[in-house]
Amino acid sequence: MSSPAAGAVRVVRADKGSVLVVPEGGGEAVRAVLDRDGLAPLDDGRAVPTVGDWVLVDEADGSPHVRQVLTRSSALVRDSAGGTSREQVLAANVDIVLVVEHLDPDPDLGRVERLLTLAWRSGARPVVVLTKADLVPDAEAMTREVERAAIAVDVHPVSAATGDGLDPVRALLAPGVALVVVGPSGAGKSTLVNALAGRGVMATGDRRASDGRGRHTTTHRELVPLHGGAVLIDTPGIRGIGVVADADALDTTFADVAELVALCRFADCHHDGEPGCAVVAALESGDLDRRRYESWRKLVREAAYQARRADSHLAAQERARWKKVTQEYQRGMRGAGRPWR
Ligand SMILES: Nc1nc2c(ncn2[C@@H]2O[C@H](COP(=O)(O)OP(=O)(O)OP(=O)(O)O)[C@@H](O)[C@H]2O)c(=O)[nH]1
Ligand SMILES: [Zn+2]
Repeated sequence: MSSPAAGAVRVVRADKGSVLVVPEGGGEAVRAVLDRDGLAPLDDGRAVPTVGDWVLVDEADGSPHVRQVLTRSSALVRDSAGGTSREQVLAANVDIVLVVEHLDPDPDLGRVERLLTLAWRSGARPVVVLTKADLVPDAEAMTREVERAAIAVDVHPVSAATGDGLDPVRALLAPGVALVVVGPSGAGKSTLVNALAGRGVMATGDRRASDGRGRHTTTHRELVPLHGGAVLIDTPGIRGIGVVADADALDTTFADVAELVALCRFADCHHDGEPGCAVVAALESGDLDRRRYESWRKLVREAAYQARRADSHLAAQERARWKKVTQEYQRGMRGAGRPWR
């Protein structure tokens, strides 16, 4: 995505208290500081600027300062496991989430569904890439199976070893497009990106094993230009991101199941033996496979749990806020009473 406003610069790296920004189309990176609280204005609140953000910077006091974060077109979030309800935004303004899964060993369809949900929730477009096609006898049949679990999503079998299948993936990397790559360790994410970029952008398993020093690109979040004008947003947090389920995103990932749910006789059907349950009927007829159903159930439970947890955090924050307001009010009353004492 190109800059949403004149003069906006893009965050290529986010650190505590400051960010590294570059102008659209490249140029020298400049470090810009944040307000003292580490935040900057975003829409009607304040936020931690993250990799991929477009920001306005001014130099009113001599050094570059982030004045505004521009409205995000998409945001990849991770639920913070800690004691706050604030979700951590790992990357902003991502156009494409490449969900990378290996064909050998067998692809894990549940994991693909999980990562698709994450992608749909972000607002970016998911694309599935199935790696190591050279290692299996029938990549086409396996691809069709994954396609059934990836409704409305393009699925590309590729081999970085032979170069087969890379062209349609390369075609996604139009100038200005920002992508992130997610998938399990060893799926071939780095190998894929390097094959697409035409150079060693990410250290692969092979290189890690040989130099033993680990991957240099994973120590911080950064936005890396690729061959052809696209940019890769690479952050260690994104590669192994935990799931962030969300009811709407689940309805998109599991559009087939959502359609069935809408047909159940009872609006609050638990698909648990109630009469007129379209989900159970589809399971019995074989229209819905058991694996996909279980995968959906699991993610729905996680989404409900996350929503409840976020609610309880919000409630706690609200109580704390009211306590403060009440204390201030009482202090104010004491102050107001003073002249008469
Ligand atoms: N045969 C074959 N091997 C591949 C292919 N893609 C990746 N590999 C190999 O799979 C191994 C893992 O690849 P990486 O690119 O390091 O995997 P990764 O997903 O980046 O792994 P992490 O960095 O641990 O997240 C390496 O030994 C690659 O050479 C492929 O298309 N075909
Ligand atoms: Zn039902």
